[in-house]
Amino acid sequence: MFGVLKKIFSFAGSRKKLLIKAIIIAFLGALFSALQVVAIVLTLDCILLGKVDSIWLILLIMLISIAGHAFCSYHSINLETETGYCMVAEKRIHIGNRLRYIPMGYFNDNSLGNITAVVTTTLADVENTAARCLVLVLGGFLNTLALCLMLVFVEWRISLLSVIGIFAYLLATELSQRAAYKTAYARQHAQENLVEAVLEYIQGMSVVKSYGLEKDNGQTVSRAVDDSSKKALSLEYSLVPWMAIRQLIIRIFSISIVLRILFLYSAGTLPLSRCLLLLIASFMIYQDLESAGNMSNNLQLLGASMEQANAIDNTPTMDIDREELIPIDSSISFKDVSFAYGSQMILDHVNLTIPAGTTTAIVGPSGSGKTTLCNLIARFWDVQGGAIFVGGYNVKDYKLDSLMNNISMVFQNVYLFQDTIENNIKFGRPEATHEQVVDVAQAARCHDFISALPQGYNTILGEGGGTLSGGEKQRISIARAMLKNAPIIILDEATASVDPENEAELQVAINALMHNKTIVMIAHRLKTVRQADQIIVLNEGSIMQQGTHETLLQQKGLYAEFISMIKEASGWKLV
Ligand SMILES: Nc1ncnc2c1ncn2[C@@H]1O[C@H](COP(=O)(O)OP(=O)(O)OP(=O)(O)O)[C@@H](O)[C@H]1O
Repeated sequence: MFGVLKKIFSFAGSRKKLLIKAIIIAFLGALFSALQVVAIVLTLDCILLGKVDSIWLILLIMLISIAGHAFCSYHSINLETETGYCMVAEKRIHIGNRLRYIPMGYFNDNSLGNITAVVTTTLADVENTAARCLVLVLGGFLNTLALCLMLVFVEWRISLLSVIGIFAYLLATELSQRAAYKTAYARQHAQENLVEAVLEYIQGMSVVKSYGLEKDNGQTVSRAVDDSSKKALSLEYSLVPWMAIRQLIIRIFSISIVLRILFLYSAGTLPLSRCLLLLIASFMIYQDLESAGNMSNNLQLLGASMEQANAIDNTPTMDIDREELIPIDSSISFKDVSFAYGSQMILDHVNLTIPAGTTTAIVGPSGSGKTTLCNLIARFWDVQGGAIFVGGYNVKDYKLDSLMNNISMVFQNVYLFQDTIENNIKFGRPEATHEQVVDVAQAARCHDFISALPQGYNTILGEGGGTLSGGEKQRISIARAMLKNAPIIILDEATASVDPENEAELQVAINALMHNKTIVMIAHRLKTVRQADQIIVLNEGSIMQQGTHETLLQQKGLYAEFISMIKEASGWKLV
């Protein structure tokens, strides 16, 4: 139990001080509440000994007790809430930043749904309960302990008995935590699987509908719901017996205290006023302890949630703290590069030089590693053998941001954010002016269709840019790359989603983007390939051929074969 409380503390990060403040204030609140005991002592003296003149003092003490307790509760709850929200906001931002520096392989192993579930629902649980749990559990035990110790001044034997009660309760709470440990983790996983299943169901809705699989896919979600509720129930079932045991401990000790008081009174060692006081105190003494125990039921779940979030947050990054390097030029070279996805070898001892300011077209059958080769230049993955140099420096020596400042990537599957068109274009250069945005939009042939929209550049796009056509999205992504104005462009030439009318526009946009840059292009059109300064033919992990269109045709190798079979070569998509 204390392990989880410690975890909450360390999770609080820079908000630790707020949390400590909340606990101290809650403890002060409990002390104000305990003042009622003093008022009771005086009241009893007032009744039994006829000290009527102390009635105003009693009223004053009660007033201070109520006001002080209310004041402390107000501030402690405010602090708890603030800590909860701020610490989780900090964690979410931290995770968001870290994800940028995590190798792409991480996203293979940890599905999008799982990461989404942790960052949203799992952290929402921490946000809502962690700080409150810590204050109530820790505060509850401390308050009760303080109250019991205060009873030393009234009757030490009763104080001792009540402290033993606290430790018995603590022991039962600790055992209940151990019993709940495994089920809490299972419940947490089931909850994440549920979010993952729902996300996948919604994201794949168009495929599900087109294949008429609503029922089958719905069943996956139903199974996840079923599993999640079963795990939640089993967690509750594992806690219920311990809740009963804790209740029993409190009742046993409360009764023992009462019996002890009566025994001491009947033995003549306890005056009536003290006896009555202790009887009243025996009903109050374990109140905070009970709330602490009930709240502790959430601890293991919270522990599992925080561990999940920490696991993402602690994923090893590609060393972020590299230098801010300024490349000598915009050349790229691969020196004896080998790369595999797990055991699947994709590039095997590849050597390649791309001089600055030239265009290199990469061609090869589907699955030959064209996309992988391009992604390695931007260090989406780290190579297992050899090295890749950009502007004369190994990509691993660059600070990741400074490497990416030199590279613009235009993917085939364009992703636009749920934001204005202007902000989407400004994504790689947020400080750009509206005029600069319009300039690149004109060059990328998207100004006209943007201006025709009722909100123009302020039109908010749907998630993923869903409200635009494929060709329009492509051109916006080209404008975005143009505005970034990086010296190296990696371009996956669009094949799908472009109609002939859009294609001409797109070609003009691409030509404008390519001007005076080093281009690495996954080429699908014969026209583009022909114009390249060099063509790389990739196959089975190696560069099979390299040269211009004319020289490669003369070599009668793979390239020439493919060109001659171009009409049948479905794998190559050359058009
Ligand atoms: N993230 C990944 N994790 C594991 N394997 C991958 C990953 N990305 C690609 N692969 C595999 O690596 C191989 C090369 O893929 P890559 O996308 O680089 O080929 P490509 O030549 O660009 O293919 P295409 O022309 O069809 O786009 C394929 O067999 C693919 O299944």
